[in-house]
This record gives sequence, C-alpha cells and structure tokens, in this order.
Amino acid sequence: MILYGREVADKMSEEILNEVKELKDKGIEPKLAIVRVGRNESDLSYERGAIKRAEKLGIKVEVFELQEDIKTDDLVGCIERINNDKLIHGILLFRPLPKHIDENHIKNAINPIKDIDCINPINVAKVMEGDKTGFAPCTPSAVVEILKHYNIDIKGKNVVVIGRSMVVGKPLSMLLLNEDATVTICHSKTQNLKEVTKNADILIVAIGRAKFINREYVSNKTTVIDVGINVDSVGNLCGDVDFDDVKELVKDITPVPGGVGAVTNTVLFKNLVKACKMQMGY
Ligand SMILES: Nc1nc(=O)c2c([nH]1)NC[C@@H]1CN(c3ccc(C(=O)N[C@@H](CCC(=O)O)C(=O)O)cc3)C=[N+]21
Repeated sequence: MILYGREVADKMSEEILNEVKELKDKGIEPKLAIVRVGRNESDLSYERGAIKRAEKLGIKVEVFELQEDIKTDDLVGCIERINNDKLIHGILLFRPLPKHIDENHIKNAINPIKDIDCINPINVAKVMEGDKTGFAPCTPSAVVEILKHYNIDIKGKNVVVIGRSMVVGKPLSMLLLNEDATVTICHSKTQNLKEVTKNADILIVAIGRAKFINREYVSNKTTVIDVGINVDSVGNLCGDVDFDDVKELVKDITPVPGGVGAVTNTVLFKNLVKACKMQMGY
C-alpha cells in the first residue's frame, strides 16, 4: 500500500483547527517565527509548505530572513528578541546553519518552551526520557504520526533505522523505542547492511542519498518509510529509496514527495499550538 502523507496531514489539521479556534475565542492568536539564515532551496521548500499550511489553519507566521554571513552574536540577538516577544509562541530555526555559526551557542539560546523543532538540549533530553512536556523534532514525529494513522503496529516489532543524524535518525530511534519497538540503528559503518534491512518489519531510511535503497534491501513483508528529501539527476524531488524499483515488492511504502515531508509541517503547527497553550496556561 502507498502511505500518502496528505491524508495524515489533513486529519491532524482538523484537530489543530479546532484548537486554534478555541484559543482565538479566548483572544489568543498562536504565532510562529521562522528564522532562516540565507536562501537554500531545502529551507525555502519547507517554508513554502509551512506558510501554505499556516494559512489553512489560520495561524500567523513571521519570517526572519537573515544574511548568510550573519555573526553568531547577531543571530543570538534575533533569537532573544523572539524569546521575549510574548506574541510569538514557537520558533523554527532552519538547519544546518552556515559553518561559521557557533551552533552550540545558538541551540542553547532558543527558549526551550518555544523550541518546537527540538534544537535545545533540554528538549533533546526530554525525547530521550519520553517526557511529553518537551518537543520532539518534527520530521521524526511525522514518521510516528504516519505509522499510527495507518495502524502499523510497531510494539516489539523489528524496526530498522538507517541514519543517525541529530535531526532524524537519533531522535526517531528514541521515539520508536518509547513506543516499544525493537530498534536497530544502521549507519555508514554497519556491516552486511542488506541482511539487517531484509529482516526489518519496518525500514526507515534517513541517509540523504538519492535512491540508495533498492529491492536488494527489502522483502515482501517490509513497510518502508522514506524520510529522504533529495533532488535526482533530472532535478526532481526524490527520496533515499528507489521507489519504482521496490514499490511492487514491499508491503507498504511512503512516496517522496507526498509522504513524510507532507506531514512534517503539520506536526510543526501541532507543536506550536501545544507551546502556545503551555505559555498561556491552558
Ligand atoms: N530545523 C530544521 N528542521 C527541519 O525539519 C528542516 C530544516 N531545519 N531545514 C530544512 C529541512 C528540509 N525540510 C523539509 C520538510 C518538508 C518538506 C516538504 O514539505 N516536502 C514536500 C514537497 C515540497 C515541495 O514540493 O517543495 C513533500 O515531501 O511532499 C521539505 C523539506 C525540513 N527541514
């Protein structure tokens, strides 16, 4: 079965719309700050999707576009202004940041209660502890939302994650563990990768290499979740999985585009409403 993200995002949006309406009835307008350093396509693609989704949800977004060569201290200054702005409830700071920026300083500058994409170490620790008062990163959360929406049971199941980045692989593995999955984390040094992945009930790929996974890595019992967002040789968006090569063979698969990415920005607004309620005492 093809696991489309659109129906997951639309279902989640119904709940978010109701919560936004309740807040507006109390005179509260949830507002997101998007902080973008430079103009790279991956950030702009996400920003476009997020702004479109915000319009549908009646949520205000303010974009802070900063110069690529901004100094760390000036970026901290921008974040502190947002931290102190009572009308802004959540911050999305696009990563990766330019190399010259001291990312450690930045991570700790974001107020944890507004850190709805989980950059601050306090929220990273809360993901580790399964503490729901924090925020998990949006892309890993989108994977869990898709599995839940399509009733794909992961309790005790053999879930293989390929990739161990701080943005996807590592936090996602913790979220899956917190849902009682048996998680195997693979990476560039893993030996006999194909044997490991062929055994997976659920295979989640987040390596950033276009069409890397083909039929040799999967079986007819595999559910494939493709977190990859790449551009192929002819300029089309594609995932880390060779969709055409495996789609007839596997049990389920998410497409790219139209899969995990399509759910990510909706999770962002689910986290924004949660942050807004926590800050306003609801
Ligand atoms: N702190 C941080 N968190 C992120 O989650 C983050 C980030 N920085 N930097 C940029 C990348 C990129 N990213 C995308 C998410 C969804 C789509 C998305 O909506 N993709 C649609 C297609 C959109 C289109 O057609 O352009 C889809 O896959 O269906 C794209 C890109 C999140 N990122």
